[in-house]
Amino acid sequence: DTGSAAAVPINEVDIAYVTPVTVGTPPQTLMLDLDTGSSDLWVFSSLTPSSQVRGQEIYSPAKSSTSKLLSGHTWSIRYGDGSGSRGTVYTDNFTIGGLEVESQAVQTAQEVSSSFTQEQSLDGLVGLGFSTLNTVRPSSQLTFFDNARPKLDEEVFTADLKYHATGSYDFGFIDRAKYTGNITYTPVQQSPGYWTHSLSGYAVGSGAFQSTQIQGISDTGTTLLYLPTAIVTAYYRQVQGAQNSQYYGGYVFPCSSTLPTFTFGIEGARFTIPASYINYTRISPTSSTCYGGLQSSSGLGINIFGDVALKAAFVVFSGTNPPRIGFGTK
Ligand SMILES: NCc1ccc(-c2ccco2)nc1
Repeated sequence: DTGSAAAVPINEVDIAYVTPVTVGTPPQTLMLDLDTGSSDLWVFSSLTPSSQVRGQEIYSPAKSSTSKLLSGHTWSIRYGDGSGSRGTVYTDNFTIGGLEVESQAVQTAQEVSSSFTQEQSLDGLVGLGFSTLNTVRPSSQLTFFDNARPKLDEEVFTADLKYHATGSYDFGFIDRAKYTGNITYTPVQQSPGYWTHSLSGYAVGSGAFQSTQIQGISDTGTTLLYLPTAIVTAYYRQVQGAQNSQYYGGYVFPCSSTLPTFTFGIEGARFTIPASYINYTRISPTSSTCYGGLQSSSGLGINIFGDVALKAAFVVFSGTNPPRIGFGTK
């Protein structure tokens, strides 16, 4: 089997991407954020206090003839951006892009943090990290990808995220029409559960490529690109008027600045992030100061290759044994 679904940016700066999924019988359609940086599938639900729901679609297990309570099971998750949620668990039929998993663990939120309440076009997350990260207790649950694996034509899913446009996620096949040339693969270290791999180096603008191993996680659920401070300062040294603002919590610069491109390496291959992707957003709607799409990872304890980087490539998440990740030019 295979599946293919849209990845729709939820606002005008691509803060996150959502994908239509269906849960239950008859199907209830929700828009979920497919997140390779976590491994919980959770949804706004009929169990979410109405004070915490603001425009989101909800899953109502009582309206599904195939829902089953996973008795005694709970979950609680906190993300790197400080957002979080917690609740109970049902199993039900779950499909993405025509690919169905029966009896998928669907984690129903009984509490969500304010930033999720405020994001009205995001109805929950589909974790596509390794199932070892799943927070359901007393027994942890499998991700959609792990459940779908046995029926997939190929043990892969791909991400084709786009700048200010709708892209796609495919399951079970690699669409040759979505990239040119070959996919370059590199090993993944699957413990503790992220898609952890290394970049082979980087270049700022037309500068020389610096060959240096940079370990981090490819995370479709993180908006920006977070790299070591030394690399980030070298980048913004090329930007007139750029500064690392304590007030805004990162590098800002005049929106009129000319930004250099940023190139990253995967083994011998090179992928260039256009300057426009790094001119991320105005710090407020009327401001002429802009916030960068490349920021320092020093506070995070890990480098994160988020959407700003991933949307510059066609990315293959390969669940083979051993797992690997591949990047193709598009
Ligand atoms: N990296 C996981 C993740 C995804 C989306 C969010 C989110 C969206 C709106 C508010 O918070 N938070 C964390």
